[in-house]
Amino acid sequence: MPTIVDIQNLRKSYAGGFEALKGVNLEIEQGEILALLGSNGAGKTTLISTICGITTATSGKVTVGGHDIKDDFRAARSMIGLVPQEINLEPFERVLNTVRFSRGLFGRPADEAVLEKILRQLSLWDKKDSQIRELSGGMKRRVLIAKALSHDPKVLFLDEPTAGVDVELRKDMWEIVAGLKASGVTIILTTHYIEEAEAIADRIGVIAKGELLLVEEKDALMARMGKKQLEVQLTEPITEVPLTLQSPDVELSADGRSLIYTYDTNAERTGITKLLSKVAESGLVLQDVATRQSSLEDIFVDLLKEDAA
Ligand SMILES: Nc1ncnc2c1ncn2[C@@H]1O[C@H](COP(=O)(O)OP(=O)(O)OP(=O)(O)O)[C@@H](O)[C@H]1O
Repeated sequence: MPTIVDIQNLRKSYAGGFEALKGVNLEIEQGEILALLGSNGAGKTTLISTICGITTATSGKVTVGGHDIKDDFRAARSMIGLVPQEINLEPFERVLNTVRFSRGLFGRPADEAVLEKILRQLSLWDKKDSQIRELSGGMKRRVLIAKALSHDPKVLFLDEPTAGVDVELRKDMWEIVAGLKASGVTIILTTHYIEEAEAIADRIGVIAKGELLLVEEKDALMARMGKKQLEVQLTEPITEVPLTLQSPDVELSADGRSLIYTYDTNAERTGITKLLSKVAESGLVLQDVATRQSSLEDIFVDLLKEDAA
């Protein structure tokens, strides 16, 4: 897929010298859903704000659809829709008017058919005459998305779209995002929620302290860094791992009742058969076995640990 947003060596220092972005390089592909994962203060909002022209970069270069965000700001910005983290809507305004007004701000000609299409896509059409204050929190978030889509952008940035939202609404939002992708919009979302990235992203970028630690296809990332563990539960506790079983991959649980074997999911041989026959040879009696796979959360925590080391 061609690149739609190209970010090269982007740096941002705030007044006072704090460096919030330390040379970020990122190519966002047309049509993908990219999740930027990072803790509080990692630099996610700064990155989005800089691309959208709300914050000025200290150095580096960003193009959107080939338009430089500095030299060709209007053209670049017209390709972008931004859904901010905070709900900043006029409480007494009506839904349709709010979205119509946003379209006008971008200098786009009035087009009621476009507005209707957007509101229907977000299941807001029956609320078009409601005042914003009459809407639930989830609906207000949808209005923010409708506003961001009002000028027909090709790239949509969603800054923490489900922060503080309950599980059901979060799943609604995931469906909306999938629908937007299907309609051809490229989506970049920031999130603290690992399960959100796991659920909807094509690629995942991890940001920590102003640096992009990695960007990778979600499936490849999980396969590359994912480990599997086999827990061999014993009928009788033991105090140490028998000599024939000793290896860096085998650990004894704290209660001495299980051997935990960590293996690579991608390896040609997992080593499980060998391990189980050694367990039997050692005279240990097996009660049960269980496997578990590391989640994106484990991968994320490991990455941040590596970065801090
Ligand atoms: N206007 C500003 N002036 C000075 N420092 C700022 C400003 N805006 C953000 N920062 C600092 O830059 C760093 C990155 O902030 P940013 O809001 O980009 O993080 P974030 O990853 O979006 O965090 P969160 O998940 O909490 O929204 C933080 O340390 C923050 O305090």
